[in-house]
Amino acid sequence: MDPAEPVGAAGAAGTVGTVARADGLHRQYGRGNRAVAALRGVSARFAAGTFTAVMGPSGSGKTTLLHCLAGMDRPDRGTVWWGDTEIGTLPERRLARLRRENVGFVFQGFNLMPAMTAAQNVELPGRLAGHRPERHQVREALARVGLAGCERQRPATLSGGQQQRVAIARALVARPRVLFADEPTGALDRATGQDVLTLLRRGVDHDGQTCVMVTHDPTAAAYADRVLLLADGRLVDELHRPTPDRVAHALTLAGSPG
Ligand SMILES: Nc1ncnc2c1ncn2[C@@H]1O[C@H](COP(=O)(O)OP(=O)(O)OP(=O)(O)O)[C@@H](O)[C@H]1O
Repeated sequence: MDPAEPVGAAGAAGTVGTVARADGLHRQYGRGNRAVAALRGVSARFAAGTFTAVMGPSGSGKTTLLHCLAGMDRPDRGTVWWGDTEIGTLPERRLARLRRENVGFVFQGFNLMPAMTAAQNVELPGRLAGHRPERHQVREALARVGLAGCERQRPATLSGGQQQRVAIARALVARPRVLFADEPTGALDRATGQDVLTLLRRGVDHDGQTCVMVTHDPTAAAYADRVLLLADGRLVDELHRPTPDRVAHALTLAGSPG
């Protein structure tokens, strides 16, 4: 398949409906007696239009898994598939192009450019890649996250929750197949965090968005359809239709939440 095309929902080996897939991922940082095994054989599938939370104690490999799945880091062993494309075989430039069209990423710290307006922040990744989104697409992306009319505001004039919404609009403007979010509510107060989670949930329910989110918070994880629980670089549990209590209990079994 031409890697410039958006990936389909049909994965390899008959995994219809699978948008992203990890098979036997290993990732080690450092060498010798300083080596840290961040991932030790993690496999997982992410179906189209589903919301997955990734949880586990501090250092269990959550961010490493997200980065490998998003094509921002390469595993030492194992494969990552976006639809029927195995991304490990792609040269960096083609991977960057495919990533731009298929993957959105939201960070805990928003990562907005302070000197730019909300609209300029939303269009920045596309502009840098030579695919500046149309003005109406930027307006629509901001409207989808409840920020219609805020196009010309700079981050410092927006609340933390509004800044994270701008970051989500930036991640979604290119209509990616998968939205990855690494502790998107970690810097927000509870009520504002719940607004952001509701927004992510709505994207899944109404737009068929696929969302994969790292979180430490059992209440946040309960917005997802399932929870993947990592411990020491391994997938140790999977909860479907999680509730905060069940998640908290599973976390206790996996080690202290971190
Ligand atoms: N760039 C790096 N260089 C060296 N070690 C790293 C690097 N990135 C991660 N690690 C190590 O790999 C392990 C897994 O890290 P990772 O950030 O994936 O865990 P995490 O579950 O997301 O942790 P946290 O909840 O604290 O963010 C940790 O021991 C971490 O110190």
